[in-house]
Amino acid sequence: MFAVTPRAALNQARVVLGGSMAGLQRDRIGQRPYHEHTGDNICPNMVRGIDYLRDPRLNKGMAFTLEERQVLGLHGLIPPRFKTQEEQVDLCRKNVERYQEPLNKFIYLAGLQDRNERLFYRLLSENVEEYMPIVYTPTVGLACQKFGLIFRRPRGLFISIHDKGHVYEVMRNWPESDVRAIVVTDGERILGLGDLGVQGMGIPVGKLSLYTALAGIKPHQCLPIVLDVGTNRKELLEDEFYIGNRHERVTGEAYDSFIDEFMQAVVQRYGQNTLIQFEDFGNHNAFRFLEKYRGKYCTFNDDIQGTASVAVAGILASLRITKHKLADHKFLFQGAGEASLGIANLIVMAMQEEGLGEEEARSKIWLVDSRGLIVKDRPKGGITGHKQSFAHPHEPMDGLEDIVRELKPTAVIGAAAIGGVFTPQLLKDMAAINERPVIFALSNPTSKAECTAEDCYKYTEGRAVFASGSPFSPVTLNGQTFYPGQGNNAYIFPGVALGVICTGIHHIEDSIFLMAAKALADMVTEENLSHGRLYPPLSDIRNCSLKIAVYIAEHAYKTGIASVYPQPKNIAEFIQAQQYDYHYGAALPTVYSWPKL
Ligand SMILES: NC(=O)C1=CN([C@@H]2O[C@H](COP(=O)(O)OP(=O)(O)OC[C@H]3O[C@@H](n4cnc5c(N)ncnc54)[C@H](OP(=O)(O)O)[C@@H]3O)[C@@H](O)[C@H]2O)C=CC1
Ligand SMILES: CC(=O)C(=O)O
Ligand SMILES: [Mg+2]
Repeated sequence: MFAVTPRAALNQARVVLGGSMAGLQRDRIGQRPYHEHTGDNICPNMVRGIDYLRDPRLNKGMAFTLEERQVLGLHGLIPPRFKTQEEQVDLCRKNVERYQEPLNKFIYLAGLQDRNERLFYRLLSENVEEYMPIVYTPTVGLACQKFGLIFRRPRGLFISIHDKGHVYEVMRNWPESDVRAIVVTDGERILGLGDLGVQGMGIPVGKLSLYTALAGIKPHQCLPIVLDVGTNRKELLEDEFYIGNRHERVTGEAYDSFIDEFMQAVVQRYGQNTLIQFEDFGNHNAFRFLEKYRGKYCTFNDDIQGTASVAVAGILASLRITKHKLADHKFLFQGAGEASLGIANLIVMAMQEEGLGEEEARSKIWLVDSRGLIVKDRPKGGITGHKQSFAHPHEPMDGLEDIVRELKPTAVIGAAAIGGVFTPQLLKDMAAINERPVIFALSNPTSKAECTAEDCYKYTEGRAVFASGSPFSPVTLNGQTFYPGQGNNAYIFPGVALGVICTGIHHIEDSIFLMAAKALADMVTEENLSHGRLYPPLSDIRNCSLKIAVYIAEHAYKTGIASVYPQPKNIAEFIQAQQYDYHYGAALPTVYSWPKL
């Protein structure tokens, strides 16, 4: 079996590869060859032997066949056993299970991503429910907090404020030439954990892993970026393991012009259609950047718009349980920041589509911020920007429990990162006011959730219609089991990004997020609802992303906002043809060095 001579291997390779360098293409500017499936820029005479094991995009570990081992010069570099990808996935699962601590599981999976990309994505994509909580919320929050300690191999670009004037040159160092999507943060509001500075990098990395795992956007087309402008967190500045700039945040004109330069550098390097997802910026920057850039770049803010979409999807689905119309609701938000205002404004848009006037729609929405209930002429002030249009005439009030008793909302939505603020009393009151109270605890990570799923069902006698930003396990109460849905923008941003990238939409309007919300709500089955789920199960989230992308693409061609032409005959097939395939079979390394004779 092992008597394959180099000459025989060469001949076999010719048969395997159809006698040509199958799979090789030229990149956009016709310069460097790249692999048609993996998208890697590869110079054939430079990739050899051990490189196939060292490059996570090419590596298949023990799944390299005998022929491949012979032809690629790998023979003897891996143990003699041959494994299937399925066997490898199984081994990975067993390895993850060996770790008790979620952070150690995170480190293992990050190592796998660095070692064998297709295996990582197969494991994640086919086991979303199990592994999303590790690469994403809640564990990614912990990973960001410990980032300096666990940092092993860089992933993505770290652009410092001190690179100002040279941002394009830094971007040129990124080795991929076909980037279509960037997730960028400046680390100021990482989940509900506040300012983590450069350590916020874990978020763009995690979000982009979901681009691939949940929507099939190819890994080489995704670029995570952190903009390091410093941190105002004293403990980090004093932390021996902190790996960012050791100074306070640069603000004002210097900061703004740095962000401007970054946006321009993206377009210069990767073109106008590059999707730029803003993630976990501080509130004071998030809204103004969205307004500033949305008409000029292909961009959206996930915390404002993606969150709005997933929450509205949950609300639309909940109407089938509560038997309400949207206009029957009175919403109370705990928080009046990016998430809450994004959701509130999209609810207004949805109500307007139902025929309500804008003022009437706004009158059904109340918000609470750090200074209490937002009311007209509030003595404590602080009612700026988007909050103003939700400031209704009322006595000023503090204390969420009292506000609930006073306003008698049909739905409470938490997004202020104050863990446990939906107290047992508040939950009981909501259940006393409503037959089916709608209760969304959207803050992340789990420690910041406004209430646990268990408390929510317990104190509402199982009548609550519940969703949470981070996952909770099923809850059994009086013999009935509830499966809480995860109201997280992960149901939205991968699908939106896929639709936008495939059709070349230049600017992403709010209506796209309402469309995504409706598409998602439509996918919730009666069976899902009967289990208490407001979203399809996570095991089905890849289908959700595809469906959202198809809706968006259809809309883009109908309204003329697509720029990829000719219009495909079958949009779903057109999108699917562009998706990543993590099976080895689809990406047999066809670029090799000839064995020495
Ligand atoms: N499930 C999901 O998909 C998502 C969840 N989130 C989560 O939502 C939370 C908030 O995010 P985001 O909106 O972007 O953050 P912001 O910083 O933009 O907003 C936070 C809001 O909370 C308010 N707040 C702070 N303290 C209190 C308090 N004691 N009582 C009432 N309100 C208070 C702030 O008030 P003030 O305006 O006065 O400062 C502000 O309005 C985070 O935990 C985040 O992880 C965010 C995006 C998506
Ligand atoms: C989910 C998310 O985007 C956040 O919590 O910030
Ligand atoms: Mg976020």
